[in-house]
Amino acid sequence: MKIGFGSDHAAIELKRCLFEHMEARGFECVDYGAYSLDEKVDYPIPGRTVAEAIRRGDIDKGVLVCGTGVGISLAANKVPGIRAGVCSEPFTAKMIAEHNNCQIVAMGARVVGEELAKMICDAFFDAEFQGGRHQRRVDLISKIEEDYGYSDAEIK
Ligand SMILES: O=C[C@H](O)[C@H](O)[C@H](O)COP(=O)(O)O
Repeated sequence: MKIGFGSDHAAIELKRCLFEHMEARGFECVDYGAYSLDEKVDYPIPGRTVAEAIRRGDIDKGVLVCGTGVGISLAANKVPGIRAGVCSEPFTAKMIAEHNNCQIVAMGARVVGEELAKMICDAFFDAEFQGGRHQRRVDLISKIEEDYGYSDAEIK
């Protein structure tokens, strides 16, 4: 399992913490930025970058963090085939993997502390999609992209 990490300026430290945590757990981890506390990075940029890396198959899953987790997940969810869910506790993190087949867990560095964020990460990456009735619902999400004609759009 290869995991990509992305953040804006508000969440660089949380990204680093989660990167180190998952690396220590034995996952292959890739940091897609932001890298410096001195630069402001607009959250759609890392959100899109990590989502497109998943769409291309460069990585399997992603962790995205910004101030709230919302902006960066909104950007990731615009990439066809990508499902990102914002979590502030482990139960939702487990469910977005088991029920929604999300490839990305998003969190807010201004919402959750480091220890809780690590628990959220663990809950997400320790869970597996359950398929069955959930597959039908995920397929209906994909159908929205198909009906609007962008499900097979090339990465620009
Ligand atoms: O959803 C957006 C995120 O929470 C951003 O991290 C936030 O809007 C950044 O705010 P600021 O530019 O005030 O650091």
